[in-house]
Amino acid sequence: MTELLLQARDITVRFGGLTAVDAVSADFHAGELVGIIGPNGAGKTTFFNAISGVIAPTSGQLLADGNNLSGKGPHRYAAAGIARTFQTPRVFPDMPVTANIGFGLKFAGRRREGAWQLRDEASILGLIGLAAQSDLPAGAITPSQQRLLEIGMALATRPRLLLLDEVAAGLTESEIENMALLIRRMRDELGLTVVWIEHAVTTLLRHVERVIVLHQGRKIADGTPAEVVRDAEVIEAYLGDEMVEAEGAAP
Ligand SMILES: Nc1ncnc2c1ncn2[C@@H]1O[C@H](COP(=O)(O)OP(=O)(O)OP(=O)(O)O)[C@@H](O)[C@H]1O
Repeated sequence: MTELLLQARDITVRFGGLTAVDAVSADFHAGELVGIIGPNGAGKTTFFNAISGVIAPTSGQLLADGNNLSGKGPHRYAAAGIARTFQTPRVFPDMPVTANIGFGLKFAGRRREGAWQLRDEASILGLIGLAAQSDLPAGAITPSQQRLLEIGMALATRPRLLLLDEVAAGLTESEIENMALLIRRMRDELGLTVVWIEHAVTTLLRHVERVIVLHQGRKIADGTPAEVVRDAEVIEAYLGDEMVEAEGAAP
């Protein structure tokens, strides 16, 4: 078994009377490419927020290298090598694209390890395909390029675990395919563990080797795409007609 990077144990998040994430446990190992799917409001983003330090879970533990990170500040998550993107990209619009990456590199601070492909602004811009836009203000590039830039900013912190929240939303078919290829490269060439939330289920199932399904805050399935699309509870709760199409696409 490969190295266990992050262990979520019974993560629960409540907002008043609403349980958005309900005792979700999941292990993430080095080099895994894992998808998270589920209907609107299933708790996907809230689970990400809880495992990236954006919010503190109501209860549960988050173990990285044996340390419990839950309730700790965001810098502790960064120090543990966890980076993420947001549904709405958070870039510095008035700063040049290259300076946005530079900000992430400074933030990496003492985390000097990491793939050589992430050594400086130019290498990261080349990897994400934004070399030609490097001097433009980040606010002047297209929304899909801003999604790539946000991934670049996350990569600049030299993470071991990258959490991607709907990075394909709003992209064209060919942009989605390119995004999926970039995600594969980040795992294959940089050795990152990638956890990817996406509504474009058929694309996601074609590229990940493991998928977690959330429904009403609960984890209802965790397995290979082929296993998950045949799971009776998943079909009932979520996939329905989409399953037939996805099943054809699953490895
Ligand atoms: N800050 C908040 N305050 C109160 N309720 C919230 C908050 N954030 C999320 N929720 C609620 O928690 C539930 C889970 O939301 P969440 O955004 O995590 O779902 P999701 O699976 O990511 O959905 P989507 O696919 O639409 O992005 C929803 O009912 C949502 O309305």
